Amino acid sequence: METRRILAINPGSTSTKIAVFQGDKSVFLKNIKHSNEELAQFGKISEQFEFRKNIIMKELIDAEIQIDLIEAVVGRGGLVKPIESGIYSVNERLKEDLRIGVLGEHASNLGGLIADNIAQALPKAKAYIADPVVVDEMIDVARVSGHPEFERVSIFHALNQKAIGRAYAQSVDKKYEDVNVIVAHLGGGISVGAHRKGRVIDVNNALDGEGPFSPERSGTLPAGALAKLCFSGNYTLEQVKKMIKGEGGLVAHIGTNDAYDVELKAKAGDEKAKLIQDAMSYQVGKAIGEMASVLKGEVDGILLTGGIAHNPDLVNYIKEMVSFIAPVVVYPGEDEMKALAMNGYMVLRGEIQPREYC
Ligand SMILES: Nc1ncnc2c1ncn2[C@@H]1O[C@H](COP(=O)(O)OP(=O)(O)O)[C@@H](O)[C@H]1O
Ligand SMILES: CCCC(=O)OP(=O)(O)O
Repeated sequence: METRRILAINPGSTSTKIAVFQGDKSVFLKNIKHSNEELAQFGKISEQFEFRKNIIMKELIDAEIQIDLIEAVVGRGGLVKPIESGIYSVNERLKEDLRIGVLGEHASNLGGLIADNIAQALPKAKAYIADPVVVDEMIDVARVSGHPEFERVSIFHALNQKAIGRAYAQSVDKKYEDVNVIVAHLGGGISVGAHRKGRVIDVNNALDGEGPFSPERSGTLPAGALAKLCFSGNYTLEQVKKMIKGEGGLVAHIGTNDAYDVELKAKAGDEKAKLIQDAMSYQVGKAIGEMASVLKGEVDGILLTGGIAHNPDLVNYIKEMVSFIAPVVVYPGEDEMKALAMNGYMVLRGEIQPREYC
């Protein structure tokens, strides 16, 4: 039996998730939700470091977890330079790029930094990140936007999309590298990726104004109207950036980043909540259709995952739109905590060498 313990840390836009694994079993699992009001007190993401770290430490202490037994701390990785899928040691260069947020600001920038900070205080633990949000496997043609000033970049829920892709492949007795799937991760951000034989060849930038709108992001906006708004003199750059990320999507329309709250309102007969929930579902369905053409119609399965995949009304709306393409399989929640821990065990067992970020 595996006796070594691994701590997995996953800061998301609407939550901080923590898990302690012993082998493939989680001996502790906690999902702490953060409302938009709670996070509004912080300017930059880096300012949330102490807040999120203190929450994690308090939860571990309250649960009487013997943290000195932990041998690896694996954090969800953030917006560093585009890199290959895999597990990376948290080295000085990685920490520097997580602090800067080379490709922007997102809570996952804190994953590696908090992992490192906690590991440093433990007798035998090392810190890693696995499949960060900047995993980049896009094909060249997908990188080209309609203007050379703007190159498309791969920023998405790489960790969970790949974990769910592998889980689906296993369920049909195939290897992830042998199937074509479309994965829609429906969380604080929404990403829809085309996985061709184990590589995500196209995906919307879930962070920065591409794809479906989400609980706290605008997704694609009409470019001309956006340019006009920017130069109206009524908004600062910071305000416009917040409209796109943090205060877009459900927050802008309904005033909450809690999709469950919107689901309850829609169920109770609130017509606006229903329209906005339907519009979010509609945009996801449309994005799945796009990715089906990226895969030239050769789609083994459409996989819906993330917290919002718990919502049956939203799932049914999407199913009605896309079931003609391929079977739809729903994986509510995410497999990120296990994916982080299993990557850690592969390193501890010497099955893989952690990559060096440079
Ligand atoms: N049981 C549920 N039913 C409907 N929505 C849910 C449920 N559980 C979580 N959600 C919604 O999922 C979203 C968060 O998804 P999650 O994948 O945890 O995101 P993140 O990691 O980005 O914080 C929130 O808007 C939350 O309200
Ligand atoms: C940065 C892309 C991944 C993402 O949007 O994650 P959350 O849904 O956790 O914010």
